[in-house]
Amino acid sequence: MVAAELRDVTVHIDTGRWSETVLDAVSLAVPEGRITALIGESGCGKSMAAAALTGLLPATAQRSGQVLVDGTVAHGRPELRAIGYAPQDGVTAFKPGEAVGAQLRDLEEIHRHWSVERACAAAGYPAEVFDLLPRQHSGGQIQRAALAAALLPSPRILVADEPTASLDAENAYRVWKTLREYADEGAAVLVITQDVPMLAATGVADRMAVMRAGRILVEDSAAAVAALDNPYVQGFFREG
Ligand SMILES: Nc1ncnc2c1ncn2[C@@H]1O[C@H](COP(=O)(O)OP(=O)(O)OP(=O)(O)O)[C@@H](O)[C@H]1O
Repeated sequence: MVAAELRDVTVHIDTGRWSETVLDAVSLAVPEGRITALIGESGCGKSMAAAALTGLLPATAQRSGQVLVDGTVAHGRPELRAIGYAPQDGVTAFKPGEAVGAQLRDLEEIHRHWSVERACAAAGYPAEVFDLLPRQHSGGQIQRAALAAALLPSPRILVADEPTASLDAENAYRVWKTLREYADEGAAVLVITQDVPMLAATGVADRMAVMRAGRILVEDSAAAVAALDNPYVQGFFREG
């Protein structure tokens, strides 16, 4: 069953100094028990698609089309708050002036689903840096902390924006394994990623959606996308 969905979503951003259509009639389904990988060139709108799905579009954005959760139209952030979200810049997942470990403990207390220990082990976030402020973390450490924070409430729908971008191969593998296990438990997982050769080699993603210039070019099983005779798509499957 499709847990979350963008249906014909167009997002136009007008900052006053410039304006741009960042999503152009995007339809994207995120089914239960599956990992859907969203791929595409830099700036094509992947993070905007995640923002539309989680109700976190910039204030300057105008959106048309629909966001659906379990087939019901959601009208904004309050209805989409239950979707777990690990942002591309992990620092933004935390308050700046408080140690990350303490903030994770607060989430554990509020939600009472996963323990901090379980979430940190799943994300590979090391306990040694618990007492540091968000900005005192390395890029890879705060990215893993943000994933731990997103997992703590045990959301049925999880959106992770480039969760392995700053990680070495071993930690990246651990994160992919965690996401696979999480989807196997029934969650609907959407992952924005550049790790396409790794996904192809391990078969960890079930589905892929490819974006270009604000549009979805193709959305299909990972195997079908990998087999597409399209130079833009094939470019993502080659080792950089
Ligand atoms: N807060 C914002 N306000 C206005 N425009 C934005 C904002 N964030 C992103 N954009 C614009 O929206 C477009 C899509 O950006 P987006 O971040 O979704 O790309 P992306 O595919 O995730 O790129 P990357 O792989 O580099 O992270 C870009 O043209 C970008 O300049």
